[in-house]
Parts: sequence; C-alpha cells; structure tokens
Amino acid sequence: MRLFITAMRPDIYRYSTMRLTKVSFRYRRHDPFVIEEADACLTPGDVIELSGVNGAGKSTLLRLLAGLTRPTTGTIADRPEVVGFAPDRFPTAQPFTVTAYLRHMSRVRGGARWEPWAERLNMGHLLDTALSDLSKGSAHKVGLAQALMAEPGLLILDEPFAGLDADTRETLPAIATEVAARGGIVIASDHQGGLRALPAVRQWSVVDGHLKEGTSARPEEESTESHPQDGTAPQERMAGRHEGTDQPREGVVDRALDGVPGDPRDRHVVGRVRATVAVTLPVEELPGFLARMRDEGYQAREIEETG
Ligand SMILES: Nc1ncnc2c1ncn2[C@@H]1O[C@H](COP(=O)(O)OP(=O)(O)OP(=O)(O)O)[C@@H](O)[C@H]1O
Repeated sequence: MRLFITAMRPDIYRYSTMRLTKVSFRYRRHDPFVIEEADACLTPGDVIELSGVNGAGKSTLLRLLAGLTRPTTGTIADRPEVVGFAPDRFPTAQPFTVTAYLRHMSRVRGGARWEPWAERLNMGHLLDTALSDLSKGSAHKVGLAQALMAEPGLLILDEPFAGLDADTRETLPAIATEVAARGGIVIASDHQGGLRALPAVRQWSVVDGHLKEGTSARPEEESTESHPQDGTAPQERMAGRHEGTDQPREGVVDRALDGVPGDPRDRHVVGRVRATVAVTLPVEELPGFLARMRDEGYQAREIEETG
C-alpha cells in the first residue's frame, strides 16, 4: 500500500523591500568617501550582480548591506532577518576541521542543516581537513556553505566564483535562482560574469563612489537604458520609485509567487511561497512522518490511500 501526501508549508518567509537611503561611507574621518549617497531598493526575489573596477568599493558596499559595517551617514532599512555572507577571503586561521566549523555554525544558526550544502558544493573530501590547510577555492566553499545553510533572506556573495572548480561554478547560478525563487535577495560582486546568464539579473556597479543600476562598469553602457524586465529607467529602480506606485512590480518576485491567492501587492509584505510534494511511504510510518512534518512547520493538506 502506498500513501500519497501533499503538504504545504505556509508563510515561511517574510518579504519586505530593503532600502538604502543616501548611504555614504568612509573608513576614516578625513578619508574620501568610498560610497557616496547610495539610494537603492532590494526587492524580494532580486538577483543583483555588482561590478566595478578593483578598489571601486564593492566589498565595502557588500559589508554595509550585510550590516557588518555601519554607514557613515544615511540609512539601511528593512534588512531581512537572516543574512548569509560569503566573504571574498574566508578566514582560515581558525582551529577547526571543516566539519567542526560547519557544525559550530549550524548551532549558531539554530540547527541549520549544513550537510546538503557540503554535498552540493562538492566538499565531501574536505570534511576532515583543518581549515588552515585548505586551498583558496576549498576555503571559499566553506564560506559559501556557512552562508547558505541558514536559508538567508539576504544572501551576499563577494566574488563567489573566484577559485571555484568547474562543477561548483556551474552550481552557483542555480543556487542563486533558488534563493531568489523563495523570496530571498541575492547580491554578488563578480568580476567573472558568472550570474550574467540568469534571466532578470539586476546589474549594479560602483563607479567613482556612486552606485548605479542597469549598467556594467563600462561608461558607454551607462545612462538611461531601461530595465529589460519592467521598462523602468535604472535610476528609478535604484531609488525605488517604481515600488512606491500602486502597481505591483512585474518580475522575479511575482513569477516566483505564481498561483498565490490574494492581492498581489501583499506579496511584498508577507510571502506565501508554497510547494506541493507527493511523498510515498509505508503506511506504518505515517504517524511518525506527519509528526516530523508538523515539528518542522509543515501542514498536511490531503491524504489519499492507493492500493
Ligand atoms: N579596512 C580598510 N581601511 C581603509 N581603507 C579600506 C579598507 N578596506 C578597503 N579600503 C579602501 O576602500 C576602497 C574600496 O575597497 P573595496 O575592497 O571595497 O573595493 P572592491 O571594489 O571590493 O575591490 P576589489 O575588486 O579589488 O576587491 C579602496 O580604496 C580600499 O583601499
């Protein structure tokens, strides 16, 4: 006998638009500003590629977004509760093996599951290695795994493709898409254009301290080019004016939330991403299975027995 169970996990992510308002930053009082008066909105479901020449301020901006650094002036509002940050250089001077480190981070993250990420990022052979013995690319994977394990609402990747082997490089765009599809925001600085093939990637660049949208770092591509997804001018999206209208924004978020009932404008406030799965299991395991699902916050909606 087989049982088919469809299940729904309701409202597991909160959605809100993160806003930067006139954010400026400099490292020391008399230094020049690295970031000047950045205005931007990061909307649930966005995948953003951040470009700029060496020293433009990409890492600085990412650290501001992560909350690791505070703006000198200006505000950053409505940052998602769970932030995953994978730095460009993972700090390996720590007295742990990879497994011990990931277990520790899992505890810090409230019991987040790291094992699937270790598998997906091809880290099986690294698990017993001391962090201090890791190669650059392997250390980078550990940084990615710790960033991903908590299912972040904001995933920040600083040069995520640097030093990665080919298989893992190919995996990253799919991972970014998945995070965005469940309503997360993904932003990655990337010299290598690894996310560029994804549909609807927002292009940000830092040029002379200014944050720009809809352009690469190449000046000839800057200016008034419209966003390919919604027809808004880049700087309107940057300033969030489009989200301020009564019209729900077309784009990644709404596609990710297809089939969700209710006013589409509400989707930006509370997400209702739902997936329906069919599970086949021996009938005697049903009570335990349902109990585990409830423990994890799922709801069983329908049970159907088949012979
Ligand atoms: N801790 C720091 N103290 C003082 N200045 C810093 C510090 N970190 C970065 N800077 C300066 O801030 C500017 C921006 O650096 P940042 O690392 O953000 O650039 P980036 O665009 O990420 O560069 P890259 O592409 O080379 O990684 C540079 O001039 C850099 O020298």
